Parts: sequence; structure tokens; C-alpha cells
Amino acid sequence: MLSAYTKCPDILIVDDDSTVVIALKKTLEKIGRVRFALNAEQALMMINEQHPDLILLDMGLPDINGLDICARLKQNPETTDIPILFITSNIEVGFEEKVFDVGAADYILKPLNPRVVSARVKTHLAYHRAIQLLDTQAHTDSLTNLANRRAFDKQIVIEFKRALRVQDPLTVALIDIDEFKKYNDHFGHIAGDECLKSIATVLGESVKRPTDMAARYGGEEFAFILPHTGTNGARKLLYKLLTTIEQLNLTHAPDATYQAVTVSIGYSTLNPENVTSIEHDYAAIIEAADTALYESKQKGRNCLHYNPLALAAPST
Ligand SMILES: Nc1nc2c(ncn2[C@@H]2O[C@H](COP(=O)(O)OP(=O)(O)OP(=O)(O)O)[C@@H](O)[C@H]2O)c(=O)[nH]1
Repeated sequence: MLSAYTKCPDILIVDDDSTVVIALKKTLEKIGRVRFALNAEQALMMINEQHPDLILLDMGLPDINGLDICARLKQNPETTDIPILFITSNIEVGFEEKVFDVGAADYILKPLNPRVVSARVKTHLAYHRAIQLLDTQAHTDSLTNLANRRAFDKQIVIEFKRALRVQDPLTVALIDIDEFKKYNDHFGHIAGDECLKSIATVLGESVKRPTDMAARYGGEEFAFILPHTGTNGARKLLYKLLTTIEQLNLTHAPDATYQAVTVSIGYSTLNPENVTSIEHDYAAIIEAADTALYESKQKGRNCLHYNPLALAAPST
């Protein structure tokens, strides 16, 4: 969360006039790390490699029109939030409308005044960071620092659609702390919160791929979204998780089944061979994992169960 505030901003200048680039670089190096591209193709490659925090974009590039690049970046969900400021000497009629219609944040007129450039860039970087921070907070569980339910609900839709589209396996696991009511009743809610945090730390450390998600699903229940992960891979990861949590050896309430705090896990996998349409409903995989979790609870807790995903034909 803090990184959005403390990170040195990455600014990309896109202009074919090297004198403009040199002047801008000198001004902006006091604000952040500055990269530059002399044409659109180079710029798009650099943006793809690492998303900048702000782009200063010349309207009249030699290869692709600046307005077209801006429109393209705004249509891509991965780059849509990057503030784009046009630099231009073009003040023909209708120019302002065009700039804002394609989604630019602002424009700066040439000849460039370093103080104006600096002020505008700082303002837009500050807006951008504030939005990023709010977005992170809105998607983070404040007790455990894991992704929250809102983040999970968004991500499962994206990953389920992606898995259907590219015929890639996807596993969802639900992980529930066993007899947590007894823990709270015996040790109190503050100790209960500490226990939740300890378990959440293990969960966060168990998923290693950047596309994996560990989320607090609600109360004492957590969830994993594991893209590119089939049943066998998921079983290994989840079995290890089960034993790691037991080995934390967090003393449970005296009336609990196990001496140490344990979890029950249910999981289900979307396997490409079962996919008959890209319109299947993502809720099915959560329901399947939930049924498997119920089975783990029924079979004595501190165990994991798998429930195969039966995909119903999508309603037309
Ligand atoms: N301390 C604390 N307790 C919570 C939190 N969220 C949910 N709980 C507690 O978690 C407990 C869940 O109890 P139940 O749903 O009965 O389930 P359980 O006792 O874990 O039993 P099984 O799931 O069947 O193993 C309740 O006592 C909730 O109050 C929280 O944020 N902090």
C-alpha cells in the first residue's frame, strides 16, 4: 500500500524532437525517474515492458498520431489509468475537445515553460498516486492485509473468463479455520484477531506466483485463486498449507478437537477439457469448492477435499 506513496515516479517522455526531450528530462529529473522514446513504436514497447506513472506525449509523432496512441492506451485495462499529458504547439479549433475525448489528463503548450511543466506533472502524479492508494485500500482487508472480498469477486471473474478463453486450468480453494468460535470464546476476540493474522500470513506466503491471489473471503474463511494450476499442483500446495498451519502450533481452545489451530480446505478446478462454452458461470467453481469444504468439515476437519467442477450449459 505504501509503495504507491514512496516509489520514485516513472515518467515517460515521447517526442521525436531531441531538444524537447533534453529540456523536459532536465526539468523532470527533479521529480522522478525519466525515460524517453523518440517514436510511438518505441514508446509502446517501453510502456509494455514497464508501465510508467505518467506519460508526456507529443501530438505529432512521425509514425503514429499521438491521439491514436492515447486512445489505444486508454482502451487497454492495463494502461487506462496512466495519466497522459499532451505536449503540442497545435492550437487549432477543436483541439482541446480532441485531447480530452481520447482520455488525456491534460495538455501543455510549446514553447515549454519548465515551471509550468513541473507544476502540471506534479499535480497529475499526485492525483494518480491518491487514486492508486484509494484503490489499494478499497481492495485490502484491514485486519490481515490480504486481498478482501471485493478484490476476490473482481479477480475471479477476470481469471475464470481468461481460463475459459485460453483453455487453461484454474483452481479455487476455500480455507476455513476450524472451530474458531471456540477459540474466540476461550481466548477472546483480540486474541482471535491475532490468530486470524497469523493464519493470513501463512496463506499470503503460500501463494508465490504473481497471478495467484490469497484473499480473506469473510470472517474466518479465506480463498485462493490459482490460475494456471491443475488439480495435482493445487493438491500439493494445499496439503503443504494444511501441515504448515498445524505446525504453527497455535494453541486452540481446550474444548476444540485438535490441540493446535487447524484449517479445513475445499477446492475445485476448471479443467480445459470440461469446457464446452466460454459463457460458463464463474459462480460454479466457488460453489464446487464450498461443497468440498463442507465435506472436509464433515470428515473431521484439518483435511482437504476436492470436488470436480460440473459445468452447466450456459443459459441462452
Ligand atoms: N476474532 C475474530 N473472530 C471472527 C472474525 N470473523 C469471524 N469471526 C468468528 O469466527 C467464528 C466462526 O464460527 P462458526 O461459523 O460457528 O465456525 P467455527 O467455529 O469455525 O466452526 P467450523 O467452521 O465448523 O469448524 C465466529 O465466532 C465469529 O465471531 C474476526 O474478524 N475476528
